[in-house]
Amino acid sequence: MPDSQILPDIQTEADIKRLIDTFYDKVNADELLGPIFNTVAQVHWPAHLPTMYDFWSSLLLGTSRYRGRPFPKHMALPVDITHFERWLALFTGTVRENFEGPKADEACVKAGNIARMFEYRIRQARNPLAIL
Ligand code: HEM
Repeated sequence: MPDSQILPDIQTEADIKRLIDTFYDKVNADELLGPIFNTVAQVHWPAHLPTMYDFWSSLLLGTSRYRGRPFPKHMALPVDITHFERWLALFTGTVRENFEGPKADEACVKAGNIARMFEYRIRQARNPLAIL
């Protein structure tokens, strides 16, 4: 029998919040990423989660609420391509399990582009001659 479950697209602030809360629940439970957030960076979740709602609301709903510069906050983290691949797998998995439609696709594309850009910039900063 075909799977006839129809998922909503990402359309409202409540959708963004559900996406982000579900995603960071997975991050917290993840043996690779959980310690980076909780032990290395000691993230203060009550402040971090609203920042991430603003970030994704800006990217997907065009609200312009996020005014920060995220990349520098990642520069000093002990992460490499394995962490970014896991981050992206958890993020796209969360999107696909809960939403479908053009905004859900856009979320996955934007997350992938940013994750690849962060990973590349961190790698280059550590070893600028690596491309030679
Ligand atoms: C290896 C993967 C990643 C790890 C371990 C990671 C970890 C972190 C940590 C620990 C912070 C908190 C920094 C702080 O408040 O001092 C943070 C902030 C943030 N991250 Fe990531 N991150 C990852 C990938 C990404 C990606 C791919 C994106 C975007 C698609 C992203 C977007 C952000 C944003 C917007 C902030 C908030 C920056 C601010 O405070 O303005 N992160 N991340």
